[in-house]
Amino acid sequence: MISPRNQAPPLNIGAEELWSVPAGRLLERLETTAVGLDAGRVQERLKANGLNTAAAVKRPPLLLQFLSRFRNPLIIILLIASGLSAATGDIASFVIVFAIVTISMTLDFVQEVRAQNAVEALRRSVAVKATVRRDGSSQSIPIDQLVPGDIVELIAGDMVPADSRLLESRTLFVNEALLTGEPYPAPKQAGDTATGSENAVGASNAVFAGTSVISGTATIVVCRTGNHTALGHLATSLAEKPPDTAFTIGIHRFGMLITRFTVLMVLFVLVVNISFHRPVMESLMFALALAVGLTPELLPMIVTVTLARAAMELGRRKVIVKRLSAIHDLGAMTMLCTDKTGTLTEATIRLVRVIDGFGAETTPAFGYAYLNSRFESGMKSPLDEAILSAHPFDMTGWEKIDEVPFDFERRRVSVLVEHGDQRELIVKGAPEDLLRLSGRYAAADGHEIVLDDATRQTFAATLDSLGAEGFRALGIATRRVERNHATAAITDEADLLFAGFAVFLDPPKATAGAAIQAMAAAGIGVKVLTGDNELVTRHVFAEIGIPVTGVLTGDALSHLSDEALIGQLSRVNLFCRVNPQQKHRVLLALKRMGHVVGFLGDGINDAPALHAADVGISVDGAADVACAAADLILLEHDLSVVREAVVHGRSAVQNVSKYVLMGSSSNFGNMFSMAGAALFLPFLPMLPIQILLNNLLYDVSEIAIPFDRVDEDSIAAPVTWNVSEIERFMLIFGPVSSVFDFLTFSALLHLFGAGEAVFQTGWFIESMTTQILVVFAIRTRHGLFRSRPRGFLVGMAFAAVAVAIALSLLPVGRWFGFVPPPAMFFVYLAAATAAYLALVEVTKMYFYRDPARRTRGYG
Ligand SMILES: Nc1ncnc2c1ncn2[C@@H]1O[C@H](COP(=O)(O)OP(=O)(O)OP(=O)(O)O)[C@@H](O)[C@H]1O
Ligand SMILES: [Mg+2]
Repeated sequence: MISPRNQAPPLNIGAEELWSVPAGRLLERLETTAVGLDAGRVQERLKANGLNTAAAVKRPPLLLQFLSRFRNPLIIILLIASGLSAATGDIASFVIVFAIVTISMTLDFVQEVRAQNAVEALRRSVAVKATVRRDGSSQSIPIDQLVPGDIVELIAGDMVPADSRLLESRTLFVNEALLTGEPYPAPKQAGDTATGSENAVGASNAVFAGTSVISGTATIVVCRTGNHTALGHLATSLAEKPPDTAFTIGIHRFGMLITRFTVLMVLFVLVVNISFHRPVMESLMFALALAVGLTPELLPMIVTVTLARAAMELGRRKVIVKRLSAIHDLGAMTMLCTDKTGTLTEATIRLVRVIDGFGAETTPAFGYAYLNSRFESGMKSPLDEAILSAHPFDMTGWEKIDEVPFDFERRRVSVLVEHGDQRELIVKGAPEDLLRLSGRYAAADGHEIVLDDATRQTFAATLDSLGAEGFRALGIATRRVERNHATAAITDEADLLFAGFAVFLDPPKATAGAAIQAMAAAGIGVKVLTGDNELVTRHVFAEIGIPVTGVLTGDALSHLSDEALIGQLSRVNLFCRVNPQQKHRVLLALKRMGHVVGFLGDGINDAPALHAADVGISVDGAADVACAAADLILLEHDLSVVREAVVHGRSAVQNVSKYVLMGSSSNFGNMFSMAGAALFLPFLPMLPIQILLNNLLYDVSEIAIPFDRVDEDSIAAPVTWNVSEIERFMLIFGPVSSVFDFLTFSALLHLFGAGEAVFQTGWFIESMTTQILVVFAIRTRHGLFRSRPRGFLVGMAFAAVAVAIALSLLPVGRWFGFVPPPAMFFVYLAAATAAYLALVEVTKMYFYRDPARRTRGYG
């Protein structure tokens, strides 16, 4: 016999070992080197250590997922009860009950798993990737494929993929807010001894999964992956569950509503039957079948399939959905916050010229800007790219000594450089700040002149006129330092020598104005939150034809209390020079006002707001932190795509609401009449198996609901879930359905003189027909014939009705206790169905008489 090759044990590095052991020893322990692992070793470790994901997000195996459906207490009791009746000889009914239960579960399960798989495949296409050294080269792979021993390169904007030790680092700052709650960037540095390691993630020579790189670069060796990371521990201990959204809460409340009614009805039926001395077993089965009939068991499937379908369609429109339920939030979204670059502008930033404070072109300032952009180690901003691609610049002789990395509070970056025997600090950043920090300026002939108030004002005027013409600008300044000045610090950014302005053009997007107007027409307000200055942004607004209704700058914002901010929010649609925390704050304030808020952004500075938003939207190619925080990824940076996504979100919610309204009205009414009929009939109004069969066919007819068309006007405004509205619907349309049931009772008893079996068959047919066909009335708020359903829905509904009638007429029907009713019954059936639908139509007109109701959703 060949025994399987012994699987290597998982490679585990202790949490302490990670930072306390010298780096060389750690590499030995991990059996790796600076050039990385080879493919064979990676495979071995993937097998032993598993994927690099937190356990909570892993799905259990398919079979378990399937079996877990049977955990439903109703189903268990039903199966036990039918098992008992089998023991007393009624094997046929056990087989049928079992078959019906299994078929409907399988149907449901297959639909749902297929939908989930399709969505998962899309989601993987935007998985966050890491640059890893393997087999002697650098490759980009999804971070769940990382194993201990992998050597990974990090740059600003990257997510740290796993708990790792730093091998090399340059001016590295990371955001550890997720683990420590500390919002300010923490410095990190490669080294054998760690400082600040008193708390688990404090070690200065290690970085941890769930944190992100704010600035600088690093090379790391992965030590602990998946569950073993500090984040993994956190995730499992919090039993990670996505936060409840308005929609999930609504669904839950609907479930509770139905459960309450179900319990009441089952108890009622049991009490009545037992007090009439009917057989206990039969009464129990009857009550249970009723309960099964009432349960909206397809709801999870309908929800998943509508969402998945929307996600697939959005995928074709180049929008990738990472969190499925975000689609509902999109449907309910009332406010969208967005950044400027790429949304309002083309994001094809070009350096047009470099000028001095008086507006004359100057060359030295370009050289400084170029050096600063080249030496800067953070994530290159589009402004840097524009500078670097403007002209070539000869860098020979220039050397970088140190850097003060860019951050969104200071809005500038400094590099300390050396050329020959001179050292200088080159600062580049928000121009108004650089002017403020400068004490002198370089004249055209190279002389240094003191920046007096008058000149300062001239320079500021030059800057303003740039902004008014729509040019973006960065200020450039320098400062000569001593030769022994070895490190750069923020405090060095003072008393600067002003060199000039780098002037950029980022043309406004031609389609942006129309896109914002379309959003407004769809009931969604748009606010722009940018780190850029007011004049430039105002110019962009003017170009795209959108009025600025009010402006708040970051400075002004920092002086407002939360209440004062909320007071201003409805007026202000432009926020300028705001930092990441302020973007976050505005977002929270909007949420507090009751808005469902979306946030669209692509920068490191957008990540906090993306996290907090109801719908976080980012774009392909954005900083990893932004992508990781987002629920939706746009493959094309365009506002009009968001508008389309909103339409899909609203349609999805409306389709789910069709199912819910069906279940809570007609189906509910039928079960209700059944319970009532049990009161005065000498026999059961329908056999338990017949009720289950009824339920199965009804479910099948509803499979098409996620694919149905929705009325234009029902998705014209944000759609929110409203349980009290559903309750009202239930209390009006349920009885309407019962009226016809009782009509059918008396027709069957008196007109057709039906005995037990014929009565049950007749009623089965009538309730199936009305309950299924009413979907055409309930699916729209308009007249039945004014709104065209999708062919699939029509097909499924009529097929289900046909099967129900055929089953009761064909010989197989006898297994279910059916006996063909007289031919005249079908004439009655046609008339009653038509009358029922007509009555529902009239009731609908009454129900939706308030026009506001017609466009607002419940669902
Ligand atoms: N590479 C850089 N070097 C120096 N300063 C920079 C750099 N990138 C950005 N800044 C400064 O920081 C400010 C804010 O950055 P940025 O414009 O990216 O913010 P934002 O909120 O993402 O803007 P947007 O809404 O346009 O996306 C810029 O206006 C500029 O003054
Ligand atoms: Mg940005």
